[in-house]
Amino acid sequence: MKIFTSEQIYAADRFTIEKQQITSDILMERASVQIFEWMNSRLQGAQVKIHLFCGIGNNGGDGIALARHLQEHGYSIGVYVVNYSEKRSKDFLLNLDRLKERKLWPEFLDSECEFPELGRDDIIVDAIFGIGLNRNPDNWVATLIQHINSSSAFILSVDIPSGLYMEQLPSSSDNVIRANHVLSFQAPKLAFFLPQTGVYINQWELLDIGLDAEFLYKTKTGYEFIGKPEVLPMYRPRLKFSHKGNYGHSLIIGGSYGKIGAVQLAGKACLEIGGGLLTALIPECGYTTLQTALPEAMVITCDNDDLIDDISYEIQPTVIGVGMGMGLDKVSIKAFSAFIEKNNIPLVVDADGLNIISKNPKLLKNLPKQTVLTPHPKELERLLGKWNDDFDKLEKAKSFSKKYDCIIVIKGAHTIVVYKDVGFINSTGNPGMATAGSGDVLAGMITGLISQGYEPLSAAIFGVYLHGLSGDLVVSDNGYEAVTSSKLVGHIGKAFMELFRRPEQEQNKEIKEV
Ligand SMILES: NC(=O)C1=CN([C@@H]2O[C@H](COP(=O)(O)OP(=O)(O)OC[C@H]3O[C@@H](n4cnc5c(N)ncnc54)[C@H](O)[C@@H]3O)[C@@H](O)[C@H]2O)[C@@H](O)CC1
Ligand SMILES: Nc1ncnc2c1ncn2[C@@H]1O[C@H](COP(=O)(O)OP(=O)(O)O)[C@@H](O)[C@H]1O
Ligand SMILES: [K+]
Repeated sequence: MKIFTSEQIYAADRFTIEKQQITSDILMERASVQIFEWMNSRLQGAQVKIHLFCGIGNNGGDGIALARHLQEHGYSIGVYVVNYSEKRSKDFLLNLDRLKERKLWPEFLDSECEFPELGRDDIIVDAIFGIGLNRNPDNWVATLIQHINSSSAFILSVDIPSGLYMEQLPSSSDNVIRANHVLSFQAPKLAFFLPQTGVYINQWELLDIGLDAEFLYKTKTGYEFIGKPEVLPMYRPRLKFSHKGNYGHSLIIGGSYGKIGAVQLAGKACLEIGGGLLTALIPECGYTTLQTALPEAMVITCDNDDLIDDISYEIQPTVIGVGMGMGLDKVSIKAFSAFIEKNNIPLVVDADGLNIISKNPKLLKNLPKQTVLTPHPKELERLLGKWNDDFDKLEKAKSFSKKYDCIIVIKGAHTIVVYKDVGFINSTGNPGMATAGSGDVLAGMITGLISQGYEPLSAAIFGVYLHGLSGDLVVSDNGYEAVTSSKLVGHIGKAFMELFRRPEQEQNKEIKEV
């Protein structure tokens, strides 16, 4: 699913209005009817107090139109116009008149007013600012926002929490509504997914207001949200007459004394995701352990007992995953650098591999095209340098990806796979996955997908999705705290099955039809 900028959304509005031969207030009406239906289906007429805070632009207009629907259905409402500017939008005014025709007079709030009292069991509709926010709210509006935030009432934001910009950070957290739920029109907004701005949103949901599908489809965007519909077409089914050679030979290079487990996790994940053959290149000390823990793997060792000190092998791997648990001893740095200089096999670089590259950036030009780099936030900072904020981080990652033709997997909640001009934002995963070794598992999974013939970009996007889905499945059996990396690996198979599971309703329908 595409993620649009505010300019693209305004363009889609204009195009839709023209093509469907409608007036702009029809879109506002669709928006408000959708929100009303969402609320009504949950509230079922309950007489809970609903406070609607409406700005004077189109976001406010949505709120005012919603107030009309709520009133017509007998809900108990209080409507407040947050009068932050004289420049009221046409459709806001139109809907304000419609409200007045029904003898409903909103209360106009300004810097002089006392704010309404808000009960903890009330519902607040936040329609103060939408995607049009272009400067910080005035102090009194910020005070109102804090008043709303401190109410403990349930806050439902229209389109985007008020005070949250589409493409920059708010100057202060006091300026932003903390939404329990956001009903966003047509497509999610980038700010929902970034660590610095996603914190203002508990949950979000999309409402379809009928913007022109073809226009949206054809519009190129800088970000995409990756869910099941996006990854399903990437899946490469296994063929009946295939043999293990069809699924490639992965080489995992890493480990050091006390960190052989990283290679074990990556190797196991590589096989569980369907890789054909696996060889692990590790220091001597891990030989018996790895052969015992992972009998499916072939193991070759360096001469050094404790460290990777030489990367040479006689096999012909399809793909190499390197860096997990390798450490930063100078012998390993030397061996890794020499390896990068001569290697031309597709590569996934993780952990200490990334740290070595950050310290020796000249190695970057030796990476094969579309090498997958899997940094966590600290490793990313070492690679890109400091960034100003999350938006800047993404721009820097895109420039880096273009400069070196590499794929960057920015790990975290909503991992983002960046390749050149596009960031692919993952939808699966949970905080239980913030656990030792979970990144090793991911690197192994991506390696195992490339080994089977997935293009590196698809392997990164699909691998991240399946990794998160495995995590979600672990949570449903164990809760967040008990997620471990071994369990993640153990759920990769179930994640594949979940991918193809049809909703129960659909299955029942078929049974009835038979
Ligand atoms: N295609 C869509 O998604 C549709 C969007 N609609 C709504 O329209 C909203 C966008 O409406 P607008 O463009 O009118 O913008 P907003 O309602 O977000 O803001 C209103 C206006 O206030 C001004 N402003 C911005 N920041 C300010 C500040 N800090 N202090 C004072 N004034 C400020 C701006 O000039 C802005 O146009 C969307 O978020 C959505 O709720 C719907 O009405 C219908 C269709
Ligand atoms: N809060 C979170 N929500 C979702 N996924 C997370 C969260 N925290 C971490 N993860 C995932 O867990 C993995 C952690 O990787 P990393 O930090 O490299 O772990 P390690 O070094 O222990 O292997 C990443 O794939 C990341 O996306
Ligand atoms: K809003």
